[in-house]
Amino acid sequence: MKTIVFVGAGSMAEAIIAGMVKKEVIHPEGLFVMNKGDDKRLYSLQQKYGISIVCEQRDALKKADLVVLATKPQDIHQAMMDISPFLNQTSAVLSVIAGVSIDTIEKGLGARPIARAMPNTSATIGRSATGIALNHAVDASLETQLLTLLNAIGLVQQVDEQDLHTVTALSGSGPAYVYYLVEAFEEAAIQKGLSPDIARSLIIQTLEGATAMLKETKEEPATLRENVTSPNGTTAAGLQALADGNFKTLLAKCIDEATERSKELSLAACKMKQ
Ligand SMILES: NC(=O)C1=CN([C@@H]2O[C@H](COP(=O)(O)OP(=O)(O)OC[C@H]3O[C@@H](n4cnc5c(N)ncnc54)[C@H](OP(=O)(O)O)[C@@H]3O)[C@@H](O)[C@H]2O)C=CC1
Ligand SMILES: O=C(O)[C@@H]1CCC=N1
Repeated sequence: MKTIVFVGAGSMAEAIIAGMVKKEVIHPEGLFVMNKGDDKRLYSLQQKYGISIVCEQRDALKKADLVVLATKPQDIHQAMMDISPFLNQTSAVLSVIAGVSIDTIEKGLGARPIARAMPNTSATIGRSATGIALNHAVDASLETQLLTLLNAIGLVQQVDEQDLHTVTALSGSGPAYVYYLVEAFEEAAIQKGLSPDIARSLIIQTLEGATAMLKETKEEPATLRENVTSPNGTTAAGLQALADGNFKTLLAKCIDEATERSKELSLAACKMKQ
């Protein structure tokens, strides 16, 4: 892939650009960005990554091998109307927009190879957990190229498009749940008298250690949990409090509500175009 155009130059576009440039999966000269009106932002991305700005090289859209859609869902129809007259018939599309279906993109940009991905903000440091769904026009060669591009920002799992709602709820939004958990543990520890610095460093290391244990030992989470839990000990007391507060039910509701919201966004985006 020689030319990739980002339509939308916000935080998610930057995270992906940063990953691609760092992993050298494409030469920065082949990366182009455009947005709605924030010129300062475009110049700052140009400076930082050595990439180019679409309006300075008008034919970028025409020669794009891949167009990455990275606007907010409510802006996608306008963005598709803006770019479609300039798009080459053969350009593939990769959308990272929550809740905008492949069908909606096909209607806006015509039949072409389209992939929908749901990364998360850990893409910024190359550690996204990304789900991707492809339409039938994506051939094996393009599939490999797309997976290579997205591997530059972390782990990629291919799913059916309908499952992207759950992926969005689970790993797209997931970092926010983890940060919320950290906030809650920190507040509780500080209330008990720990200094904020010590509380934060202990929590971060605990999360890092626990996730590394899951990865490296390949043990079931339940086994690892049981290993921590001494009979009648402190962990058992803490876990009991979580069970009494219906922790699992609450997390199931969290995923359920986020999944439903993804479906609502999808429907709203689909209606917007009619
Ligand atoms: N943040 C997250 O954790 C995740 C976000 N996503 C998805 O990524 C997408 C982008 O999110 P994020 O980067 O946070 O959003 P931002 O608001 O940071 O960026 C949106 C970008 O879209 C641009 N834009 C708006 N309208 C147009 C247009 N007509 N043509 C070209 N560009 C346009 C904006 O330009 P301007 O600034 O000039 O208005 C801006 O550069 C969202 O759809 C979100 O669902 C996916 C996974 C995770
Ligand atoms: O909150 C949102 O809608 C987006 C999608 C996943 C993460 N952020």
